[in-house]
Amino acid sequence: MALLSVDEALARLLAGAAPLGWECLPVAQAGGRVLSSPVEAHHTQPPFNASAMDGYAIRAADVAVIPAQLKVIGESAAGHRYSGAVAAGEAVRIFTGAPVPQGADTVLIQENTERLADDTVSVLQSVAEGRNIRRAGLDFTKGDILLQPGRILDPAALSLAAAANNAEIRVWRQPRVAIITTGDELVAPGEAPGPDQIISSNSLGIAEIIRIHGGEALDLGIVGDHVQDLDIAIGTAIERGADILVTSGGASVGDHDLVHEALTRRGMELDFWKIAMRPGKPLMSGKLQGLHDTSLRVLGLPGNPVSSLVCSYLFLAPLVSALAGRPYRPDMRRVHLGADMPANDLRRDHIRAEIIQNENGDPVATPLPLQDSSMLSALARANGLIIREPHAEAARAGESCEVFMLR
Ligand SMILES: Nc1nc2c(c(=O)[nH]1)N[C@H]1C(S)=C(S)[C@@H](COP(=O)(O)OP(=O)(O)OC[C@H]3O[C@@H](n4cnc5c(N)ncnc54)[C@H](O)[C@@H]3O)O[C@H]1N2
Ligand code: MOO
Repeated sequence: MALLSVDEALARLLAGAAPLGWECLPVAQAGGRVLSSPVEAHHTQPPFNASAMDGYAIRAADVAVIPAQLKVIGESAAGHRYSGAVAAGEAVRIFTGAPVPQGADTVLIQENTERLADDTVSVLQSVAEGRNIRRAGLDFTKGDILLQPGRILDPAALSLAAAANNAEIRVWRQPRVAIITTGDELVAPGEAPGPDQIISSNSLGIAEIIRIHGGEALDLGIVGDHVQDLDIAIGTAIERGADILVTSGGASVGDHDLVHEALTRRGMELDFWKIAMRPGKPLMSGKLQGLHDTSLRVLGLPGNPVSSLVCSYLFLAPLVSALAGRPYRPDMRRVHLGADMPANDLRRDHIRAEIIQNENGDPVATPLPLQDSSMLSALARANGLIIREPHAEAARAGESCEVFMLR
């Protein structure tokens, strides 16, 4: 049977993947989340004509001829307005952010004045009418729509929502992604591995990809190669309300690769298993019944560390993004090949590469010398993956190629 292509597998995985529902969060907890509704201004900013400088609120006509002396009749500070009005020949001492008193049309900066006495200021320079005043509503007006749904609450968006007096914000719920790591050979980082054991690393990188793309990772730990234990862990993922279940390892055809069996016993509806991709051929996708009859998407990742992360970049990241309501824009670029490449076989290849600028400033992608799917050192060194389509012809250094940037 022909293996499913990467594009077809991705299209099937993302079919029907939509935001999971909204929740209301205090603005202080909404950073990094995605708006599900527009953000409206509940407040006009600034709410009054405000001074942009420290100086004197005056009438510009009074200082058309300089030097001019004005009578200082009071003070307006931020949070404490001067409640009277400025008449001809008068000034009010004013500070940045303070309301401009009635009658004044201009703020003169204090550097262009000399205070002669408590009640007298000498003006050394004329100023155009209206200078240094921020008109009411300069930034936004009550009722304005300030941010659209789908916007990630980045620092500026978050401060803007707060400035417009939105104490609570409606955001898409974060998809909850349970991760089950399988393998008798695995121990957690920090534990002492037995003679035949290694340190389990996959769930760390997978969880980070989940977080970066707006999901909440729920690491359910390491499970040995026993269907019973896997079944218990799958049950935990369901009970804890996971929207996606990611398994790592045990996806291949060995006698101890039991993930498919455990999921099938739980009633998984398998969509695909094995795709035309390297690394990542044994990728599995299906659906289980989740908590309260919801759908629990299952992504079975291969155990080889590079395979599990490359599959997470290519499949899990867009899936989490879709459920989180976040735009997903992989950084794909066309660059020059830095080495000759042999013809490819039937699996789309994702070759770990360093992409750097050559002396002409052109980006060049050079494959790392070792491509084994166990080698995290090579994946961490790579800043991109050269994509080689199935059956691609041999290519020469200098030809153009497509890369998926990793960082
Ligand atoms: N006869 C065949 N053998 C294999 C095939 C095949 O088609 N026919 N496919 C190979 C490919 S490709 C891959 S990828 C692997 C995937 O197999 P599994 O998903 O069953 O992965 P495991 O056997 O559990 O582990 C593979 C490898 O990775 C290490 N590992 C697993 N989990 C972790 C972890 N959390 N942290 C660090 N390292 C991990 C594990 O110790 C193994 O060395 O199958 C090939 N075989
Ligand atoms: O397709 Mo496997 O993921 O290479 O090692």
